[in-house]
Amino acid sequence: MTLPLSINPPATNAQLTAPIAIMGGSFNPIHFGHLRPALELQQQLSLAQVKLMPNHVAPHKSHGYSSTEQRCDMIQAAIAGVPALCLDMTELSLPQPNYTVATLIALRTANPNTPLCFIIGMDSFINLPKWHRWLELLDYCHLIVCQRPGWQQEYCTSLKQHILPKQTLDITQLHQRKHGLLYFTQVTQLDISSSQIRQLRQQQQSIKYLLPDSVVQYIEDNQLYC
Ligand SMILES: Nc1ncnc2c1ncn2[C@@H]1O[C@H](COP(=O)(O)OP(=O)(O)OP(=O)(O)O)[C@@H](O)[C@H]1O
Ligand SMILES: O=C(O)c1ccc[n+]([C@@H]2O[C@H](COP(=O)([O-])O)[C@@H](O)[C@H]2O)c1
Repeated sequence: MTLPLSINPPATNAQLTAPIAIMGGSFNPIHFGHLRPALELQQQLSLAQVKLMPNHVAPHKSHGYSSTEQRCDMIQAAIAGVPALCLDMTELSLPQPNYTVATLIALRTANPNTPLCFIIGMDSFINLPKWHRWLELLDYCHLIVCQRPGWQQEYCTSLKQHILPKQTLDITQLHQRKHGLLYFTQVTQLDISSSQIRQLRQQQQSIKYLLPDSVVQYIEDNQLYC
């Protein structure tokens, strides 16, 4: 009898479809610091699409800012006519409180043969060990880490021990495996944050050139963040 070379051979490129990437966030509001890295990554990594996935924001954190519907409206306004990016409501459809690991399990169930990439900024990556069941994240996705101005790579012992050894420099690996790798990217660094935009609005300062004009218009029309 001929035994198979491997009980669970790695899937080949031919069996897998192009990776789907997810950028999760509050997007309160969405800005160029989200959009430009998302678009650059879609192109650099030949991703099928980058899904901008708003999360549930606890009422005490969003009070006086914007509703879930308004955050989604702003994402849609920002990505109109850009097929590389889309709005994905998977996380909002899951019961609260929700954690990224549960979102990834739902996405993996819906996409059994597709590599999944979860995109996070360096600020989120540094805090990863505080996330719910963080050690399981790489069982469902690759982690793609974007540089973010003001956030340097500092690794706590648990990141060094558990996640850093999974680092790859090889983009093709992200297409050949469904999950399990860590990849650091070089993207245009834009020192923009949603909190800066909210603060400018509260101070009656202009927010132009920090986010798409369509979103600026939406914020003004709906009197958000002031
Ligand atoms: N300017 C940026 N450069 C790179 N990554 C970013 C940038 N802004 C946000 N991100 C990343 O996008 C994801 C979603 O971020 P989020 O929606 O919380 O925006 P934020 O600007 O950090 O918001 P806030 O200022 O309210 O905390 C996170 O992984 C975050 O690290
Ligand atoms: O799962 C967790 O414990 C967890 C903790 C903090 C943040 N996240 C996710 O990280 C993404 C960015 O979060 P934020 O707070 O920077 O908008 C977003 O998708 C969050 O749901 C997830």
